[in-house]
Amino acid sequence: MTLHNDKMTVFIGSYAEASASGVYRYEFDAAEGTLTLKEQASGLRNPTFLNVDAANRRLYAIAEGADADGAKVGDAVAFSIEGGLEELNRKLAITAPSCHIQRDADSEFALLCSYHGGRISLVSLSDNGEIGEILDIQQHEGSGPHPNQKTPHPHSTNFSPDGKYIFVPDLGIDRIVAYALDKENRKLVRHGETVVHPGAGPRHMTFHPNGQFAFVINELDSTVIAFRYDAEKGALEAVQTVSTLPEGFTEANGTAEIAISEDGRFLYGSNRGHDSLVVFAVDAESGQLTLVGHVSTEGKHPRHFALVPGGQFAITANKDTNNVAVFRISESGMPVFTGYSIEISQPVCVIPVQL
Ligand SMILES: O=C1O[C@H](COP(=O)(O)O)[C@@H](O)[C@H](O)[C@H]1O
Repeated sequence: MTLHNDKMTVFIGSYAEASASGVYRYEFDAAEGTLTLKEQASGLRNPTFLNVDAANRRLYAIAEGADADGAKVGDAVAFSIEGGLEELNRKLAITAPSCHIQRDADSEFALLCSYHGGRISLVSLSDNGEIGEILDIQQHEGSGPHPNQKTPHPHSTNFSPDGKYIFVPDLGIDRIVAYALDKENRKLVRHGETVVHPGAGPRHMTFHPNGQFAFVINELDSTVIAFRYDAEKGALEAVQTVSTLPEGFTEANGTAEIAISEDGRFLYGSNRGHDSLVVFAVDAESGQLTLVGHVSTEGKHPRHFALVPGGQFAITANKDTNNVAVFRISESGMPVFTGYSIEISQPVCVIPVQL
């Protein structure tokens, strides 16, 4: 990707009380690798995941709301980002607190995942970017052998490169459940599922830019599974499973985010416990991963990180040390800490965009 200028925007979501700032807009100077706070929004409880629309005009955030009986639910909040951060509307979007939001390529629909409710929800988005009505809710069923797998925990929704299928890693049931988006009838149609090894806890996912492979990070046993992706069938076939931890590391760890470089050469995952990014080289012919190394995230509990468009920087969100750190990506694919880190309360989502 070619950058048109050095100034980019980085949105940050966090765990926060509604009375405090929870969503932040920073300017990222891609020449210096520095972040300057431009704006912050309060009024959202725990906006822990954010998503920007295809035209870079809207920001969507999840937030914890309450229904008429006071039970916790998942609200979705739409902001215009054409000028500053201006809230457009907010609505109940899933009938349990949510952990992830993703819009489709045309920004007509948003999908929310509820870790705690074990379900996903399809919501309409209007032409002016507002959150519309709940169109469909799909409840997952099942459990797994790990203590954190007593119920289903879908953790993210991921569109296939052609936008036809949505893959939902469910941490609670060791399955990646696939849906087709039926745009005409505005609902989700169950398409199939991929079973992973017991106790893995699949969480987040990314596709290789060549569209032939997908990679899933497993929170509970700190592994990544590389899959060959059959776009015709909308099916995944495992080709390799690798650890995200260095040999000999035996302390508690839970992985979180996974991302692939724009050129598809390197795959990155975050380790909460080892507090590192793991880096793998990716073979574009076979999808096989080879460990390149680990680098400290410069803080504790990296629940999220992002590769900055343009391929030169990575930014980590370290929840337990309340900081966001900037790394320059070297030729070998390894992120190198720039020495630049800023303080933010419980950051858990970083979204860099070229507005
Ligand atoms: O990463 C994780 O996410 C889930 C869901 O987050 P929440 O903010 O909706 O609670 C969390 O409960 C789990 O402990 C954690 O590992």
